[in-house]
Amino acid sequence: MTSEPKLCLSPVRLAHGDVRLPGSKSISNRVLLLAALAQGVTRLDGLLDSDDTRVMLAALRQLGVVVDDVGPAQVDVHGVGRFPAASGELFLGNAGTAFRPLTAALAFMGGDYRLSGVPRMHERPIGDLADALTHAGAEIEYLGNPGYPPLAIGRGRIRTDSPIRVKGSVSSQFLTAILLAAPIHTSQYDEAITIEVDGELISKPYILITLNLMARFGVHVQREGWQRFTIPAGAAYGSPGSMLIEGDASSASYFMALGAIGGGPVVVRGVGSTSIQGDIAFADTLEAMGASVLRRADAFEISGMRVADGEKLKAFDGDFNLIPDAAMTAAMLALFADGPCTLRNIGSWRVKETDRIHAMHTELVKLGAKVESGPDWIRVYPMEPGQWRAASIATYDDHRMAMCFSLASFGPAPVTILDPDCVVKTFPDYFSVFHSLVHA
Ligand SMILES: O=C(O)C1=C[C@@H](OP(=O)(O)O)[C@@H](O)[C@H](O)C1
Ligand SMILES: C=C(OP(=O)(O)O)C(=O)O
Repeated sequence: MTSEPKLCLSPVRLAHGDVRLPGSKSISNRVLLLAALAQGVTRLDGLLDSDDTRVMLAALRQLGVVVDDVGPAQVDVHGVGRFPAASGELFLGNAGTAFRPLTAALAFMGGDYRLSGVPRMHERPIGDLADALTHAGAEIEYLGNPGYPPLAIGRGRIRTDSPIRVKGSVSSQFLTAILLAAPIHTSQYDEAITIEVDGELISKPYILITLNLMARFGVHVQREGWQRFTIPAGAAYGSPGSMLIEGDASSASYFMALGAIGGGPVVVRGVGSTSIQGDIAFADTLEAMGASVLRRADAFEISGMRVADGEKLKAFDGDFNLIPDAAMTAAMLALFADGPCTLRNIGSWRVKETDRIHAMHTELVKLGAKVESGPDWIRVYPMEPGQWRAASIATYDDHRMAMCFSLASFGPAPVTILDPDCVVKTFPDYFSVFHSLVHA
């Protein structure tokens, strides 16, 4: 019998060093799709190589897009406009940034497609996106539970006589998906497409990533606040020739946090003040907690407390809706704060790789922490040295659970991360980079 893989982390005191980040997941998967839909060849540099991008690449190749591997983190995507394959069965793992945009793109094209993922993907809602597309004329059938993948996509025809209305309260990826797909229609018919957001929109900075990247591929979306988005008639994607993909700002948050609790300085390269990723706002959280942050165009340098020597960060109580991924890192920092820390408006945690409010609550308690949580919030109390217990942390096949809990090694007790390889979703080398920065 083989035992479950695990990684034992001994207590550490210091963190310093310099890291180059892997490419942004959010940008990598968007530009792979944009380059596939564009006229011309696009060279992508700095592409993330992880589970989420591998399923996107495999799907695009299955759909008939030629993608040449040119070098490390470098590909040439031969744009096709419309996918050559009129049918296909696509497996999209647990990648929201592949599943949602491809659902919309294939619904706009029409064909005979089946999309599935890992069991957890089949528990992650997609009903608001499927409803929006179906009302607009697409043909989408649920193959399992209504409102959830797997899906079959048929030969509907999108109508543009009225706006496409989409709800954005469960995931911003539904709006992103329709935005990215709309030029499939506008490039072919002399019709504009208007998308209206029905009710609340969460995770707004991810929409700005979408609009920014669409513009780089030649499609300029007109928008009225967060309510109405219009893709002009005739709008079509064209290759920008080449594109350098920024480092991943959510992945940066773990190392920036290390600088804040292990003295620092920690320099993260590949993402900085000019980034288009909302998660760079995590630097503001660190500053509010008392860390010092140096911002350069494409790097952050963080120095902070030595929490293992008893220094403390300042507690916070804030709304983390704009940075739902980096928010998990902030929740871990609460263990080293001078008072309880509350993260509010994070209901989307419930429908991500796992129910992250439940998972964070359960596993923080194993460390010895006092935690409170509700439908869309969590409060974590700081720990005194005597409170820490040696713990085995379950990671729920959630890369961010594994990466976050590595920060617990700044407590005085050993921490074991179960199934550490789940980091492969966005950051296969996470633990070797982590080890290069921390010292006893
Ligand atoms: O569009 C994107 O690239 C993402 C949007 C966010 O999801 P929600 O909009 O579902 O919060 C984020 O959590 C996810 O990791 C990536
Ligand atoms: C929520 C996440 O992923 P996805 O893109 O699959 O939604 C995440 O990476 O934290």
